[in-house]
Amino acid sequence: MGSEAVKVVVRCRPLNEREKALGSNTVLSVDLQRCQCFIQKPGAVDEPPKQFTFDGTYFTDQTTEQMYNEIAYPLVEGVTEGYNGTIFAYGQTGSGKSYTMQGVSEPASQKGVIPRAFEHIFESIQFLVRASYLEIYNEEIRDLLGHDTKQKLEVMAYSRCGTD
Ligand SMILES: Nc1ncnc2c1ncn2[C@@H]1O[C@H](COP(=O)(O)OP(=O)(O)OP(=O)(O)O)[C@@H](O)[C@H]1O
Repeated sequence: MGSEAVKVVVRCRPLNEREKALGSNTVLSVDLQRCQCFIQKPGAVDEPPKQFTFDGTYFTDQTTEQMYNEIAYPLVEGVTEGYNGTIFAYGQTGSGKSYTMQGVSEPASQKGVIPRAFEHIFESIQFLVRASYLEIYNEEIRDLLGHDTKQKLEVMAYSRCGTD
């Protein structure tokens, strides 16, 4: 993986029960070595698949543990050394953002990025940590650690001028 400040990786989730019951086919394939994804248009066997290249690719059998070790671990290590870092999950509804970020407790290999990052940070530091957990959905912001996670937050602009 390169040394760019921003890295984009893609994770493909397996078909869910509903999709299987509908007889859906997987149209996406992945070249893990070249970090490429191929999307085949259903029914258009003569058309070449659309091809996309990322900094990392994770297919249905890859675990969050593997993603964490390859992507998040170096970033969180940087945080413990005083650098800022952001992990941003982006995707349509039901694509697997929460599964990757929050995860499930069983199997342990699918524990999410957030609990892994907390364990990682608290193993290596001894000072006060301030954290926030926000959802941006349809241009509305919600505080997922607040008492009412449905309440929309106001976006405030702040500006200040003066001589002090
Ligand atoms: N890598 C995966 N392996 C197995 N199941 C997965 C995987 N990713 C997601 N799923 C399953 O797919 C479903 C949708 O995932 P999830 O809730 O994480 O989507 P989401 O992107 O957070 O959706 P929303 O934007 O609606 O909150 C869940 O049932 C989840 O368990």
